Amino acid sequence: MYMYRGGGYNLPAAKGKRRVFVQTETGSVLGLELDGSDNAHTVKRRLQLALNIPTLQTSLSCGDMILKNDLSTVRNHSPLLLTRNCLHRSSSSPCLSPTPSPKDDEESDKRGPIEVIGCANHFPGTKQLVKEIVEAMMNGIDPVPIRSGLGGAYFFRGCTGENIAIIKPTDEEPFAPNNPKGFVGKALGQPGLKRSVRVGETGFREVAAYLLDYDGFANVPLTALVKVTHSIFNVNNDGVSGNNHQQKEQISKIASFQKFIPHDCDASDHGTSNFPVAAVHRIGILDIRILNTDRHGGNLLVRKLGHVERFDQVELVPIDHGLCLPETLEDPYFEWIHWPQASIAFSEDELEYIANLDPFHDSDMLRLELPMIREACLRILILCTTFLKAAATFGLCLAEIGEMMSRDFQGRADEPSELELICIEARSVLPVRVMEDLTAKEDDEFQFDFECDDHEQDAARNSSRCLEDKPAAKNKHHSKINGLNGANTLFSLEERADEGQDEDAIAKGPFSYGVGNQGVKVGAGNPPHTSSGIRNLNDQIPGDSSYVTLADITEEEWPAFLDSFQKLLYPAFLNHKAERMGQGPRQRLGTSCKF
Ligand SMILES: Nc1ncnc2c1ncn2[C@@H]1O[C@H](COP(=O)(O)OP(=O)(O)OP(=O)(O)O)[C@@H](O)[C@H]1O
Repeated sequence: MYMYRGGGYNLPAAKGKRRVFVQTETGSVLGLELDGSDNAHTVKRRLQLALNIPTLQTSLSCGDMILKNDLSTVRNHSPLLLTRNCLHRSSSSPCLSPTPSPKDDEESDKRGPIEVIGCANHFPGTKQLVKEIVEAMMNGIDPVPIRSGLGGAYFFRGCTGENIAIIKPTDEEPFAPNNPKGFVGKALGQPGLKRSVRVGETGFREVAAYLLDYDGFANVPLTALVKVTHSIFNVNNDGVSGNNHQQKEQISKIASFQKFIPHDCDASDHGTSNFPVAAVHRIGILDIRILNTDRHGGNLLVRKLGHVERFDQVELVPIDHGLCLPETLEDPYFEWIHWPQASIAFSEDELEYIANLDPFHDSDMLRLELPMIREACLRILILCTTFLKAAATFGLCLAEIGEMMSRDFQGRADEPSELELICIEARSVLPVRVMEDLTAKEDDEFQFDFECDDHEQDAARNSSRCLEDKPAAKNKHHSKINGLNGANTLFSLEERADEGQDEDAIAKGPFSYGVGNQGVKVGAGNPPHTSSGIRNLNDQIPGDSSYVTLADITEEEWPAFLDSFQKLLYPAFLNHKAERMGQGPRQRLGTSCKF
């Protein structure tokens, strides 16, 4: 049995002294010690003192869970998010101050500049890396902002100036309030660049990929979540990028921290024919488990190890897992699907690794290590791992499994993948539930809403009609299609942001229906592990970019759904094989195959 890096995974009791990290909607972070007497009110009061921000009409949440007042369920090292409750809030003009200056000495956080969030023992080697970086910073060696990419990212260096780690603050992601590259417009927690991944939630996904990569099987570099304080970080004041570095103002952020791996290039700059079959398979296995929607060539680093005869020996290093584990079943993007290595059968070792995967163990482990992870993401993990295990046992190769999960293999980009069709079928056996009163939901004080005047609402309605008019929407499997699923399609972000606003306005009801519901109105489920019993249900990711939403399947229905899903797999594999044999080699899309 392959073990994850942590150890046992019984959820520990969350009483007594705990350290939590409270992040405001605009990115400011404060580490706080909680004791048994603390409640949401006292935490907000301390935040107000420390960060000089108004906390009236705000709520605290941790992933899916909104913390009404009782904090006894909040576990040590949980990141909490403080958001405004306002019915009409504008994401572009946040009212929580983005440039906090600690007011009260008692409340200001005096920990070191880089603090691992979570149990440091589960991230072996992090302490040493942090030590080297801190030493370098004390010697005046500052981090370097990375120009490439859409989000804010920084190389933190060692004493000789060598890169040690790449740090990506969660509030500098694309669309996030403090993005340094002009791609702003949303608050933390709103649907992001990929709508099934919320703004500010890519960092913990990077850590999830590392933790799931048991025994370093796929070679994911050491990745942890940290609270990091430095003057290099970006803060946008009233939409203007601020350079606090010159003013030497120290800013604390929650960020992903990944070990820097020296490399020669990435897979988009290198012929793929000498990539080792095992490396491609191992990365593919990980991508399938986590439904990676962003495995393009730039996210595979290539290290040259030397030559054998005239051929380079290379090692592949998968990076940038921020867009894995989406909240709804998405169209993945697997660059390797075009590579011949993916059509070679799995080796005995690989089959053994797959057979030993236990998706329920995996999700328990992630729930323990990453308290903010949403149940919808864990359901995706369970579903995809189950699919992988059955497909490998059946004898499918990596490329075939990837094809069955991808939407556009036959050039019909707007049709569900074979995996999605199986899920649609599996959902159809669930008993029909009657939708709860939507109006009551809309009145809920935690309405997840945008400031949207009448004009914008009209535009949204028109836009909704246009979407329904799309020919693809007439397909029996389509109820809503937003056309934003191209996993690797880079839209102009301004355009994308506008679209997002309209779509969010359309989808502002608490639930939207993936095609899996086939037009049937489905009530809200109460997924498991809701310690306060109050979940951020109104805040569900709109399902309009997805045919299958899993979050609204109740805890009681979930086993029945999985059971039916599993029963459908064998016929689906047979069907896939038969189709493949009838058609000859499948059409391969993309441009990265450099042979
Ligand atoms: N662990 C690592 N070791 C070495 N270089 C890295 C590592 N992670 C990322 N990089 C490099 O840093 C740069 C930015 O990284 P990355 O692509 O992860 O950031 P991003 O902001 O998420 O980018 P994008 O918007 O393209 O997804 C890339 O050039 C990448 O090659």
